[in-house]
Amino acid sequence: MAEIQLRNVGKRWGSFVGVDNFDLTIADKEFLVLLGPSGCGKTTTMRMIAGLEDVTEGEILIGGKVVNELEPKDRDVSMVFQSYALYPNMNVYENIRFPLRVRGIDQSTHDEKVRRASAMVELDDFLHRKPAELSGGQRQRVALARAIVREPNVFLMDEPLSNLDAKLRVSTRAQIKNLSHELAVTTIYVTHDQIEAMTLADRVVVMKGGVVQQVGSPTDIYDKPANAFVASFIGSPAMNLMDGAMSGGTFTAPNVKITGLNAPDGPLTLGYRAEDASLASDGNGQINAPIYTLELLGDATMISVRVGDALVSVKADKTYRAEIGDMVSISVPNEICHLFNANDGARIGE
Ligand SMILES: Nc1ncnc2c1ncn2[C@@H]1O[C@H](COP(=O)(O)OP(=O)(O)OP(=O)(O)O)[C@@H](O)[C@H]1O
Repeated sequence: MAEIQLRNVGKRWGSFVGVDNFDLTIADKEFLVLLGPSGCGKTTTMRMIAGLEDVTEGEILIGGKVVNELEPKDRDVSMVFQSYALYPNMNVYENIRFPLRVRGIDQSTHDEKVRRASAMVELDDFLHRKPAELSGGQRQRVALARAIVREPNVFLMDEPLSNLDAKLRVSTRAQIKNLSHELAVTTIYVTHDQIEAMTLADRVVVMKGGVVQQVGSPTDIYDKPANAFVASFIGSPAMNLMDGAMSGGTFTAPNVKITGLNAPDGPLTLGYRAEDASLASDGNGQINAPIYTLELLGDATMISVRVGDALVSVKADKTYRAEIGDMVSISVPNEICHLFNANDGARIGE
C-alpha cells in the first residue's frame, strides 16, 4: 500500500518560493504526472518526495507514515532520471543488479530478479554490454530495469524520455505505459511535454510558478481547463485564445463576433480548440479573416488567421487547399467556446 500524501507542502529558498502549498493525495497504484513549463517546481516537488530536498513546510506521508525526516534510502522509492547515471565500467547485468547488492538482498535471488527486470524492458540480449555500447534508448531502459529490480513501493521519474530522439521517445513512452500497467506501482512522473502527460497519466497536475493550477484526469484538463494558462498549455495545437470584449451576450474582437454567450460585460478571453471549429461558407462563420498561413499536416489541413495579436486556427479536411490571403469564414458555435476572465484567466461558467 503506497498512497502518498502531500499536506500543504512548500519549499522556499530565502524569500523565493519554489513550491507553494502543494496539497494532494496520490492513490495507491496511481500514475500521476506533474506537468508545467521549466522552473514551475515539478522537479523540486519530486525531490521532496524522494527525500533529496528538505521541505520548508508541510508533511509528506508514504503509506500513511510521515517521511519528512527519513533518508532517501529509507523511503522505498526508486528514481529514474533524465540522465541515465549508469556505471560505465559495469555491464548491463551488473548495472541492473547494483541496487540489490547495495541493499544486501539475498544473493541467491539476484539472477532471477535481474533477468525478470531486463526481460520487461527487452534487454535480454544486451546483458553483457557496457553502457557505452548502447543507444540512448537502451541506456534509459537499463535505468528503468534498475528501478524495477528493487520492487519499490513508489516510482519517481524525472523527464526520463527527454534525452531520446522523437521516435524513441514515442516507443519508450509506450513501454513505460505498458510497464506501469504490469507493475501497478504508484508512480510520479515529471515532464514539460503535455503529450507525455496526456498519454501516460491517470491524473495530471498542471503547475506554474510553484503553484498547482489544476489537478484532473487528462480528459478533465483537456475538456475543462481551469484557467487560460492550462488551456494554452494542453493540446496540440494548444487552445486558440482571443482577447476581446463582451457586451449584452456578444463577444467581439478584430474579425470576430460571437452572439448568445453567457458572461458579464467587459473584457474577456475566449478560447476554442482548432478541431472543434470548422470552415463555414462565405461570411457565415463567427470569424471572418484572410488566411495568415496554411499547413498540410497529412491527416488534416490547419488554417490560421489573425485576431488582433493572436493567431487562431481551424482544422480543415486534409484535401482543403487555398492561398495565403484568401478570405475564410470559421464557424465557432457557442458550445465549443471556453470563457476566461481577462484579468486572472480563471474559467467562467461550465
Ligand atoms: N537549490 C536551489 N536554490 C534556489 N532556487 C532553486 C534551487 N533549486 C531550484 N530552484 C528554483 O526553484 C524553481 C523550481 O525549480 P524546479 O527544478 O523544481 O523546476 P522544474 O519545474 O522542474 O523545471 P525544469 O523543467 O526546468 O526542470 C526554479 O525557479 C529554480 O530556479
